[in-house]
Amino acid sequence: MIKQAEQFLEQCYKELGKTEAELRERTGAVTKEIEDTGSYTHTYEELEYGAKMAWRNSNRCIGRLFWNRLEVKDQRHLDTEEEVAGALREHIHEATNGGRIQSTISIFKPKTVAGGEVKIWNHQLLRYAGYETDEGIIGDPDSVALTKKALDMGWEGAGTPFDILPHIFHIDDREPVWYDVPEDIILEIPLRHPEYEWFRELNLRWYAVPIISDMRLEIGGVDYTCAPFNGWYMETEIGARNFADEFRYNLLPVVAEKMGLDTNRNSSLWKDRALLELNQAVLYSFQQDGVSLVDHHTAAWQFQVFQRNEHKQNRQVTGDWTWLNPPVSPATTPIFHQSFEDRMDSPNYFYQKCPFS
Ligand code: HEM
Ligand SMILES: N/C(=N/c1cccc(CO[C@@H]2CCNC2)c1)c1cccs1
Repeated sequence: MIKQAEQFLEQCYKELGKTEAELRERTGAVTKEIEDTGSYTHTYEELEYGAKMAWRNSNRCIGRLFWNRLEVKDQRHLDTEEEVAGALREHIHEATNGGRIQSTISIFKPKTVAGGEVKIWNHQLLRYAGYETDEGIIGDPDSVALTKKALDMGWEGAGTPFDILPHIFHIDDREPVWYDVPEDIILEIPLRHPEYEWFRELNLRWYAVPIISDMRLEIGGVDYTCAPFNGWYMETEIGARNFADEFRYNLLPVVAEKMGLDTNRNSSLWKDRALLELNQAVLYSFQQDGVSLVDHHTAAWQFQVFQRNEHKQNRQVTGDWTWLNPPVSPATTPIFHQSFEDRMDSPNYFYQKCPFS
């Protein structure tokens, strides 16, 4: 850990324009703390900048242009389930910001011998339940396992395709707890289409803010296993994946039928036409309701600006080409025509073992 801490402090203090003396003094203190206690405590400034560096290093993220504008909420002092549940609600409310979404991360106590580690079971703080029934799955198939856990713990879902799951988490090795998400902090957008009046009859909706709550933030050798973070959506995530994947809401056949397309022939490109109208509906609905969202062309252009900025700072932009390309019309973006080194630098966000199942 000492090596990782030294490397982080060196890069962080250099980028923050601190003196050699400040770096030497801090490195000495951190080394001593690690020798005495097995870990060390980041200053708020180190925590804030480390979380931003981790975003800047996220190879699969097309939205990295705004890496230096991240609201970092330091929740390392919270100890009880009630306090944690309150902080999760506060994150949702502050990040939503009435539709002008603010990129925010809440950082809870890291994994250390002192204990107090929080583990959130939800993939995202806002996500729909998935119910397995004899007639098939109602809601989000991706949520079936967690929904079963919630029902086993006493949660009662309304049984609609759009029931927001409760927050489920455990602290150290204590029993997991669940807390319903208050409706008044959940911003959702009902889907409609600029031309097709019938679209609203599909009764589709989606939540405004994607808040990833199951990844580990690593900064200088310290593991923040509970650090939920949000940005805003790129429309294709909802329109081309959540609603379009056969193993998610599988809506292409429904939309194509309503459009009167010939769904018996691949060569009619019915899937492609339905896909575009689904993404058009997402863009239109979010824009009508004044909720932050970016289209995949603008996002790709912003990523270009990010690359130019990083080049000016003599930093290499690493990336995962397979994820950086949007799932709709990828070759119409500059990303498709480039290649990227997929090296995982630290600080960064990592997957971690599923805490249930
Ligand atoms: C501000 C607007 C943002 C946009 C539009 C955006 C867009 C995206 C998109 C489209 C993906 C691919 C997701 C998928 O295909 O399922 C992604 C991945 C990712 N983003 Fe961003 N992002 C934003 C902000 C952020 C922030 C604030 C963070 C963290 C502080 C972040 C960290 C990541 C990470 C770690 C991944 C990879 C997730 C994985 O490997 O499963 N992004 N982003
Ligand atoms: N727009 C976003 N999209 C995502 C960013 C990271 C992850 C995900 C969802 O990843 C899932 C896991 C694998 N595919 C879907 C979506 C953001 C979420 C939080 C900050 S920005």
